[in-house]
Amino acid sequence: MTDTHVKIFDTTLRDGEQAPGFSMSAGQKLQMAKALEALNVDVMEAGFAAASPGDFEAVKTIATEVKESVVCSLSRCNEGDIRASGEAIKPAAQGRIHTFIATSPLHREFKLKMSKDEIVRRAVAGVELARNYTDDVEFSCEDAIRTERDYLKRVVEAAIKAGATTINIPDTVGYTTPQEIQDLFEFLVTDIEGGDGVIFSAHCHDDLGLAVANSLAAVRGGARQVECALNGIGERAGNCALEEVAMALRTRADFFGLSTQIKTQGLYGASKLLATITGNPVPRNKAIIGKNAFAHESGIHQHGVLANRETYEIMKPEDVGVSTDNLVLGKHSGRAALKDRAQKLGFDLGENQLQTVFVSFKALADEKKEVFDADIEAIILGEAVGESGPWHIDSLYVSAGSDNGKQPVATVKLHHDDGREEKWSQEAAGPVNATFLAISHITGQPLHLDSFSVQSVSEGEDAMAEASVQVSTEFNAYHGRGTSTDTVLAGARAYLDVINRIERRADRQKAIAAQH
Ligand SMILES: CC(=O)SCCNC(=O)CCNC(=O)[C@H](O)C(C)(C)COP(=O)(O)OP(=O)(O)OC[C@H]1O[C@@H](n2cnc3c(N)ncnc32)[C@H](O)[C@@H]1OP(=O)(O)O
Ligand SMILES: CC(C)C(=O)C(=O)O
Ligand SMILES: [Mg+2]
Repeated sequence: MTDTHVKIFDTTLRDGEQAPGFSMSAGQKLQMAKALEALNVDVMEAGFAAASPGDFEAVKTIATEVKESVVCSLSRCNEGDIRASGEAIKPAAQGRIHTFIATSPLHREFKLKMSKDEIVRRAVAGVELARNYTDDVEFSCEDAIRTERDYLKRVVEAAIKAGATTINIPDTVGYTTPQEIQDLFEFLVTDIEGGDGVIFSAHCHDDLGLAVANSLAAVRGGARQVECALNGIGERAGNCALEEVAMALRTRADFFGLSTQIKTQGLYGASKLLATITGNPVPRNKAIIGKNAFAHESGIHQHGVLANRETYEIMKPEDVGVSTDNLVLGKHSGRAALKDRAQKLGFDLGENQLQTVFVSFKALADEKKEVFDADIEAIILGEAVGESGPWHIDSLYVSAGSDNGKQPVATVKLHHDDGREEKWSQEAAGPVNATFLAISHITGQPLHLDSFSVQSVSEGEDAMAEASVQVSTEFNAYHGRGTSTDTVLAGARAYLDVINRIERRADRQKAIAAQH
């Protein structure tokens, strides 16, 4: 690697997953890990192996399946965590242990209740133990930004001496500014004893909306690894957004003189996949991958773009995987055109997947005059995310209207993978409400909704609707998603998606408990 290469360390599956409402099942984490590998991230933090038996298994499976990226697991500086990470990354072609301990006065005094010396001792012991499992050990000083500089230097030098090959400097609470962090990295890169050959890394949070700017400034100061997450997800306001930092370094290579190895054409597809898996849509105005990122509505801009796109676009949409294809797909299109369009949207469909998606595509094309890119995405994501069941909708019939005081009625028929089948009719104030109540009655899951929303994913009166449902239980938040050209059916699918997630989670927990 050259000195101009900036490593992308993706933490979507660890720090990203830590945010409320973003947890993923092991299968979903593997699916995201494959998408991150296809993006060519240098390192992916697959989880925190000691957090739970489920996360241990998820890290281990990802370590087994992912070949091109380094697979990493996070651990506190204690024996149990590091051994769990070491075991979980054992199958990896390239495995890393990331161990951390907080160093700032606030964290030392109030959280860890440890002296400066004790923290140095823990850091050294942690790195040494991790080195017994792998030569690739990363050490982080949590809350580094609020740590006294001389003490930070002391801890970092001790960690390097103990065998750390990457030193990560987290701005854990998103407190720093570009000038400050650039200055800190310049200091570390030049003043740390034993620092030659060590990669210095930045891990910035977005509490003040500065995570990307701070990461870029760190890189200007000498950082050669940036920790980031797709769609900027992560603790509180999130982490540095992978797509933003990668495109900033690429678009302004003239300024930074640096590069990453990210295959940027996959960014849009990977971002969509994450939004679908977690049920958290990307805001329209989000940089790089938001719906409006390459859209122009005002006349002066449209006039400019028609004359030359560069008047108002600093990146090409196709460079981030946003399709500009004008081939119209409809009921007379075949697999070749569908596969080609899917590829342009950032999805590489295998033969079996193509076949399933093709069947849904034809069914939709029978209902709609024209199938738009957003429709195709919705089908692929629906099939790809496809951890469907155990409950399935067989039929849904709704009567609604303004007929002198009569309430809307929904009649729903469901079947379960274990063979149960039931039909139920329910009256309620609205058709969606009636549908949800009927589903709750059949499945025995009365849910309290935090939110329900529907948005159109394509154009025209026959547009596909995408429904999102959010539900909180005592311990977890769940997101469900459903699509259809029929709004009530989209809502029913999203609601049932949540019930299925709750049931699958309960089944997984039972299976884990049975193993122990
Ligand atoms: C900035 C970050 O993103 S850090 C990563 C945050 N991620 C997570 O916490 C997700 C995974 N965490 C978990 O599943 C749980 O917190 C576990 C399994 C790790 C630990 O659970 P518990 O044993 O119940 O401890 P709990 O979470 O209540 O408290 C953390 C303990 O770790 C200690 N600790 C915190 N950080 C470190 C560290 N880096 N090294 C050593 N010990 C640490 C705390 O002092 C506290 O110790 P105590 O139990 O002696 O008071
Ligand atoms: C564990 C560390 C790297 C972290 O996430 C933080 O400090 O924000
Ligand atoms: Mg963090």
